[in-house]
Amino acid sequence: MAATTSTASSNLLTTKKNLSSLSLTSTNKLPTFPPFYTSSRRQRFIVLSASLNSKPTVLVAEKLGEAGINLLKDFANVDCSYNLSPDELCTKISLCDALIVRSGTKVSREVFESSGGRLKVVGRAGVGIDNVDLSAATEHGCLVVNAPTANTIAAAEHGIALLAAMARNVAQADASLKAGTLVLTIGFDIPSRSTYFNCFLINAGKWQRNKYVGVSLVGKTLAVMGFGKVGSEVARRAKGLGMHVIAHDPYAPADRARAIGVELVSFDEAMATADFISLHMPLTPATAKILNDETFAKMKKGVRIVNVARGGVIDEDALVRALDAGIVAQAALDVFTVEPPPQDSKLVQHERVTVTPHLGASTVEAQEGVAIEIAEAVVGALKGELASTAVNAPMVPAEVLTELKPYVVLAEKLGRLAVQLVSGGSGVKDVKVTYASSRAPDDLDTRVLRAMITKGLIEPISSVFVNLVNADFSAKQRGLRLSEERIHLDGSPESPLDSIQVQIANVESKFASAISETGEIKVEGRVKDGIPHLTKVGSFEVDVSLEGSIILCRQVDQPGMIGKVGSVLGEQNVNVSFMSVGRIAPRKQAVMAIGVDEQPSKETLKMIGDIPAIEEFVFLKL
Ligand SMILES: NC(=O)c1ccc[n+]([C@@H]2O[C@H](COP(=O)([O-])OP(=O)(O)OC[C@H]3O[C@@H](n4cnc5c(N)ncnc54)[C@H](O)[C@@H]3O)[C@@H](O)[C@H]2O)c1
Ligand SMILES: O=C(O)[C@H](O)COP(=O)(O)O
Repeated sequence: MAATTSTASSNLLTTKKNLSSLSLTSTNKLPTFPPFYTSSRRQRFIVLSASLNSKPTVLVAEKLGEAGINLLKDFANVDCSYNLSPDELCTKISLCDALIVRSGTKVSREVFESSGGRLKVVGRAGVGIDNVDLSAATEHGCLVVNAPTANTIAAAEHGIALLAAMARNVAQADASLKAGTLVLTIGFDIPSRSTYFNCFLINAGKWQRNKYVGVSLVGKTLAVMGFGKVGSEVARRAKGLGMHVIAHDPYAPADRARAIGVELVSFDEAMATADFISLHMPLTPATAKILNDETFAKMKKGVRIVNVARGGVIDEDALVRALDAGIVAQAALDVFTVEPPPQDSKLVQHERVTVTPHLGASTVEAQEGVAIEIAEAVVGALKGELASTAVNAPMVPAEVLTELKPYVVLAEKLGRLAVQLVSGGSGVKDVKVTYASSRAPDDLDTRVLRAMITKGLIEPISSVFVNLVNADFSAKQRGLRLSEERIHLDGSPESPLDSIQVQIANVESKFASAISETGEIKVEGRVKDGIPHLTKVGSFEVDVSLEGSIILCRQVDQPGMIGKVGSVLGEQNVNVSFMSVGRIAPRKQAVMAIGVDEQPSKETLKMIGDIPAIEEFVFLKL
């Protein structure tokens, strides 16, 4: 009996039936996926940690609070380089494991491409991640984390400051009172033959009490657009000012709004009834230019608008038109489509517009908080912890992850086993995963398990390293469809899962016995005493712990088979960790699963294949 060697995963297998077509040196092609993106990046699942023998390097590209810098320095080399041009950033990034930015730095696709795979985490020291190309980050397996809470109050307070300042013309009146014309004259005194200067203040600052009569806030209707963290804090404060507050947010729970006395309304109702509109939604394709000519036309004449969210949610040209047409009486803006806006921007220069240079998060307290929040998230991610503020990966609470830990290992190993059972050239496209559990569906988060099965399926046959960030993307790139099903079991929901089953449809197998009655490659596993076990291959029940590697043999069920295989392995100094035999019926066919600590040599495997009752066998690396 001869065996073939698989170069990519060092699989060895032999099939008695087509013995003549196999040779020890031939390369057994592994299953192929449709054309896919390859990468030389070496990233481990969840563990995004940098090389063990050197400190990681963190590039801080915008000013960050001292406390955050100090936290970073305890763990990493910190390079604070501000005001880098896009080219300079792309050059530097290949030397960095992490990058920290605020809203002023574009983290474009080029940045990820230039990193050569070294960049593992981007920390956004603030909320909005619209300056980070999230798709590119995900495709490159780079985690993006933000600091979503530390500047909420600062932004809400700035919103209220702008609301009140606008209503009472504070900025305009201040500028007017300070404004004056200074005239400087230079003369020459002939008798003394000396030059002299005179300075006159003509047209002194104006005391314009009638011009700057404002409007009151009390009793007015404020529409908060986006009832998230900042929006709800603005609402709370506006209620304190005696305003009638309504909110529009398609995703906000009504009871949270009700709890602070705010009514959730439709977009059109908010537009039609508000005296003041305050914007607090993120900039997304759905919210871009959400205030435009059409929506301004729906507003009450004389409406006043505050924007501390993102400039792009307003069509700025349309706002100028609405101001000029008197639909919008005033606007107060902290954010702009392009920052800084052009100097001749009609909007910025408009007399009835109050502007600040994106100061929402700029308080001493918020910046210290943001710096600490982002430094902790970045250090945690570099250490391999799951970030609770991950933007492009599932956020799994630490306690859930601890509970799922052995199942995470089981999931990856089942994926690895299943894909190694596929015959070369078969093309893996349809994978079905079945979770059997006594837990209610919403009490079992399978996202991490799915990512690990995907990792197990892809890594043995490609150079791509799959992690929690890029698992779904990597599967999609390869045309791999992974469907999930849950079987609800009666019983105690104490452990999260009873078993995980991985089936690959429409493929042939190197090990015919792995094909189930329904025609798919099927492997099933369970966690026993915290250790993942393989419990089913095709229709055969086995029980072998998933440690080391596995030899699967199909043989005629007869006495002495375990001894024969065991002694071959023993003679060749291969330590057997576990053996289990599953059979359909006595003296018929049986599948033997043998756990081995070392990889047997080709000769050893050939000797196993030469045992007369062995019909087929496969060596699988875990
Ligand atoms: N100016 C600043 O310095 C500053 C500071 C902090 C936050 N921000 C910005 O403020 C915005 C809100 O921040 P946050 O922390 O409250 O975010 P958040 O995610 O807590 O809240 C955003 C809310 O907007 C809602 N939303 C999404 N799409 C919507 C739509 N089409 N219509 C209405 N609502 C929609 C979401 O459901 C969510 O409740 C973000 O754009 C953020 O970048 C600016
Ligand atoms: O999204 C945010 O957190 C704010 O816009 C603050 O941005 P900044 O960090 O650039 O001040």
